[in-house]
Amino acid sequence: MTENLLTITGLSAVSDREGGMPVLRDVGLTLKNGGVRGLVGESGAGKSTIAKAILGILPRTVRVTGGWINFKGRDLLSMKPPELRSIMGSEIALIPQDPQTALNPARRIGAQLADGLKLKRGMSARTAEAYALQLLADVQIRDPDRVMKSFPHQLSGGMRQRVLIAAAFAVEPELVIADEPTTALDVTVQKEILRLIRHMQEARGTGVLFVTHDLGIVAQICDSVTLLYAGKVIEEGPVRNVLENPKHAYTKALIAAGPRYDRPDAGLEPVPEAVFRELRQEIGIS
Ligand SMILES: Nc1ncnc2c1ncn2[C@@H]1O[C@H](COP(=O)(O)OP(=O)(O)OP(=O)(O)O)[C@@H](O)[C@H]1O
Repeated sequence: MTENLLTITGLSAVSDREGGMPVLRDVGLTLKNGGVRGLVGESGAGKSTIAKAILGILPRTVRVTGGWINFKGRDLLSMKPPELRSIMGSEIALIPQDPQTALNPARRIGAQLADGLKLKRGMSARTAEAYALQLLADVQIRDPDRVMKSFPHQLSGGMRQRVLIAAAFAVEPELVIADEPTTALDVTVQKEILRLIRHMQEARGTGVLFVTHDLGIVAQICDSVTLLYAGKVIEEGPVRNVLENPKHAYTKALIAAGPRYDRPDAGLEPVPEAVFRELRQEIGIS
């Protein structure tokens, strides 16, 4: 029997900042042990809200009004803060969007990696340092000794993202949430980073929830996908099925619009207004 690592059921939430407007509408999704699921949608679709709900970092202005987030048989939404803190950063880790701001500018890379290992895996300073060096080699950093001693500003964006990938996998999590981890990078580096995440998760059997705007990225790295619009799941399934045989008119239009459908300057077919009209009618929004 393949157990799901993560099962979200009937997750609903409203935004108090937007007058109580629903931001998640009865969302369900599953992630298999060792699977990679893409969470796709345009800006405002609710991707980050789902990621934050899993990580227990929803802003006060977003209220969950129903549902469950079952991680390894336990509901994260009903856990007490100390229990959540013990899971976050150890069983569940985050690869953040912006490598620029996610690292402490005043501390050397080696020290930052070692901090996590000492705190979350109880390693001694010496062991943590040796392990950090190994991790940098694992994320294919060629001169790990130099990088250990570097400050973040001395590294390129791609290198900083490799360091953050190392930090996320360092704690040997079962679930990694990757929040648009390649948005800030150019296309060639983006490809390398995607390959690296795939390599790290495959080697360790880690489940990954991959938040992105980009169906092209989904095709490269994910094995299943959930497409959201206005907080509602529009289509989901194995990537191949969804991309090669989309059922919903919105999914078809997105595929026709090209990999970066959210960028009108990408030059391909924009999603026709009629598709949005039907979609909004279906969801019951004006
Ligand atoms: N801090 C907040 N307080 C209240 N509502 C919020 C907050 N952050 C986001 N929202 C609302 O929640 C909805 C979903 O936003 P969310 O950030 O989850 O979308 P997203 O798909 O991640 O978009 P993006 O790709 O731009 O990050 C939006 O309507 C947004 O206005």
